[in-house]
Amino acid sequence: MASPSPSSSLHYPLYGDSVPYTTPSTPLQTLDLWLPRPPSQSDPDNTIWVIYIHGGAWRDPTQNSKCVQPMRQHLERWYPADIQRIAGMASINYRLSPYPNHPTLPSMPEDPQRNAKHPDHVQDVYRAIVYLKREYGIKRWMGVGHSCGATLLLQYVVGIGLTQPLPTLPEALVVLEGIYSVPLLLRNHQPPSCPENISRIYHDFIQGAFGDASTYDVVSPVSGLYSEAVWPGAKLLVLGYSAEDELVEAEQREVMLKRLKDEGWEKEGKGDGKRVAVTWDLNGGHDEIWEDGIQIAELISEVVRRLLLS
Ligand SMILES: N[C@@H](CC(=O)c1ccccc1NC=O)C(=O)O
Repeated sequence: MASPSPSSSLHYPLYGDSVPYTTPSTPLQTLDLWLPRPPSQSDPDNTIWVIYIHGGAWRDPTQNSKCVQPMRQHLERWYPADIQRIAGMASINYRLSPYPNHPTLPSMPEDPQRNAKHPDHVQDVYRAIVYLKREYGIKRWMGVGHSCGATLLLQYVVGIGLTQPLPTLPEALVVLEGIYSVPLLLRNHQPPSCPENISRIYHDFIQGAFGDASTYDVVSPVSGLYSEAVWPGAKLLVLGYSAEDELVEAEQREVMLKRLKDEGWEKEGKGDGKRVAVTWDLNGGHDEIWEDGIQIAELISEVVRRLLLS
């Protein structure tokens, strides 16, 4: 009997842990991969890639690519039919901004992994997507982002912080508990309605991620252009938000939705299935959404079905 070729000896689903997307590689310029079957067996026209971006205020070392694990386990357990429609999943790490006062994992001033500043984060996302396109030929994909991961996905599609042409654009985005206007986030977390010490935390992480206040408008996703010309092929944007979110206020989703409407996006039920923006109400606290992951699994299943039926 012929011995198996190296590729046939791989077991699927295949998990790739901390795969570098840059040369030379660095610890945070990595992604986790999950391939339900050999890529050659996923029809590029009829399967969807899922690209996930974690949150953590651009700086939290305890949030990373592994944040997708609960969601992925729910998908495998409860949505096996939708796994057939998924070509693969990639969960992206990116360099973080300083967090010198983190209680257990403080950043050190000389650590390039933990001293990133905009546009480093979105450029890392860009590099990861370039890598995925080159290595896996990703064609049809949806993005899922939580909190600042939602911010990063929207920055990517409208090119905030990017000067190079994009390798590929998604057909859909699912943005969860996202920050879409930095000035609004800071205004909504100001004394007297917000305690001084909490307000300071918001200022600290925003300054750590973006520096000078003069940039906060232009870096915000609400400042982007969401026209057909900027994002051809856009079909669906799902804005997920939980009224129990204790960290990001509801108004963030409202201003983002308004921006999309102003740019000609339609509500569910209208339009021809292109450039539809819908809201999706979630349950649970800010981080419970990904810590539990069932609602994200449900959303991915919904969106993948819609994309393949349209
Ligand atoms: N766990 C984070 C805080 C955090 O993630 C956060 C806090 C307020 C508003 C949004 C947040 N996350 C967004 O990605 C930290 O320790 O900085």
